[in-house]
Amino acid sequence: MRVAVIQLAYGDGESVAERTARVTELVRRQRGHDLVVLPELWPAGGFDHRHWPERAEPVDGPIAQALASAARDAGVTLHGGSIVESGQPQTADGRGCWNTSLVFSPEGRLVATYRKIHRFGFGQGEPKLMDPGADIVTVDVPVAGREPVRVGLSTCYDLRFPELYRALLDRGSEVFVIPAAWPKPRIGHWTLLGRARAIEDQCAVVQCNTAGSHAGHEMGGHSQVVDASGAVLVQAGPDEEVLSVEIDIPTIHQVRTAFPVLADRRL
Ligand SMILES: O=C(O)CCC(=O)C(=O)O
Repeated sequence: MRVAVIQLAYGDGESVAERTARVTELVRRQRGHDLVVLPELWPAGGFDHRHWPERAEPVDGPIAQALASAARDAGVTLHGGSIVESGQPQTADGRGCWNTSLVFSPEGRLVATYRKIHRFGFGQGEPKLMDPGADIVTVDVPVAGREPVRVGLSTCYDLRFPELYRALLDRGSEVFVIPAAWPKPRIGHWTLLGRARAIEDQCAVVQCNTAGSHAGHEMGGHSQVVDASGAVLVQAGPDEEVLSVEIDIPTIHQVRTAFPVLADRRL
């Protein structure tokens, strides 16, 4: 499976419209990949809490439509990162707002949505403004010349909760995709935990972080793709960068057969 990871850098001076035009152009340039991945909350700004309410939109809103058409033009499965989703609150005290990842097929159809389960911010930002997701989501990504690859979805802070990845593994995931707006001061956790999830679940891991500085926070970059034995196949630096890498899917299953640790689980 050929994967492109678009590690975007953005600052406060770029409007959502300008950023969307730039991002969709970058996606269109990734023709030939099976899967293209964007970072968490790139349209609204990962830490730009102040602007989230006015930038919230439904999963068929203008950002989704722009991403759908870019996926179709490039002929790729597009993990469009996440948006601030607005919708009907699902509980009496619900906010009707989620951090929602969108996945589009190469035909431009919305084939999966994932609402971030673990909200980051310790009482500010996400826990204050957003509702948590409740569903574990996988999506089957078509790959030329072989059966589809099962991809498990999660977002940023979710990376710190290994039980989510076990649940994704138990639903057949072969690859985990993790868009993020992970800050620079804890970037060592980001790279290490990505490798940890790969090793403990024997899955390949695709991590797409944000770069640049916005809303007073410096993002850490260092997007990476890790194989199912924990080796880093490719890693970005601190700035905007597009990674392109081949994940060998049969190798994932060879790793599981050669070192069958998952068969020794005792719960
Ligand atoms: O867990 C962390 O250190 C960062 C998480 C984060 O920034 C997020 O989930 O948006």
